Amino acid sequence: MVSHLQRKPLNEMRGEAKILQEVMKRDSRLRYVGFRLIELAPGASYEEALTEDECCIVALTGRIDVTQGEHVFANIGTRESVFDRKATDSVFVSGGRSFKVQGRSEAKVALCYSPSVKPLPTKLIKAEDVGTEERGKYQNKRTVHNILPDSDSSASSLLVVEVYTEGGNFSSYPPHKHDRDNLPQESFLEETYYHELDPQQGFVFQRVYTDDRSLDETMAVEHGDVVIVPVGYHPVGVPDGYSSYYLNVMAGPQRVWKFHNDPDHEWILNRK
Ligand SMILES: O=C[C@H](O)[C@@H](O)[C@H](O)CC(=O)O
Repeated sequence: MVSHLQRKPLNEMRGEAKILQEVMKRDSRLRYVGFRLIELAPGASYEEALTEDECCIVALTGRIDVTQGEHVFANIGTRESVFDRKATDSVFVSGGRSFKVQGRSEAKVALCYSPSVKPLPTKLIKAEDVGTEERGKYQNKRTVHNILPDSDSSASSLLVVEVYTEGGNFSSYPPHKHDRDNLPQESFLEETYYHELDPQQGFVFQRVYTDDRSLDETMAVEHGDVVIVPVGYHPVGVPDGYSSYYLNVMAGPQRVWKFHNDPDHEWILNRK
């Protein structure tokens, strides 16, 4: 039985685009975050008119043209696979604007949504401007590409990050949560995980759980799955032999990433 927090790939044609994943506020318990993954053949296009949401258009794989008003971002994207482990290009578009994405090659495009709190300029987030971070030690090492971190004011509510975790390691670990609008101690950010595995037959374990265990789901997550994190801790464990990739979308009432570690496991940070 697949957890209610886990979404398997859709693979549904909609116009010229194949919808691979779609988790929207209207069909989930999320109130801030939305996520759509589309696949475009060369020359195929996808158009959208944003209303209340802003959107980060991530050139996940392949190359695309993005047009928004007078802005034309041609031939963006840096990788054939997310496991090229290179940062990629993205475009930020504020609410109330329309955009078009066209495939230059076979392309997968992640559309990351959250409330447009205020209008902001349409902006190309170049791969070379994406900060890379090595986090963790022992068996919780991972590499993070900060596409839209809270230190970057290009977006009004949206946070987007991608994470690579090698086999035998945990990420989003020690388990942390950000489900209380209680700054400066903790912020409330909903989150989605879009997962890929290399090789593709792999799986990772992800647990989403709360302190009182009123929510406690442990999932075997496969290539192309999305995991929804409305609340709770959300660690990921990667079996030996496999590499994990996930793209996170986060948003909430405050655009601040301030998490709270599970006190039962925070001790691991104190090891020398
Ligand atoms: O809260 C953010 C997400 O859980 C991940 O981006 C996580 O922080 C990645 C990591 O640090 O392992």
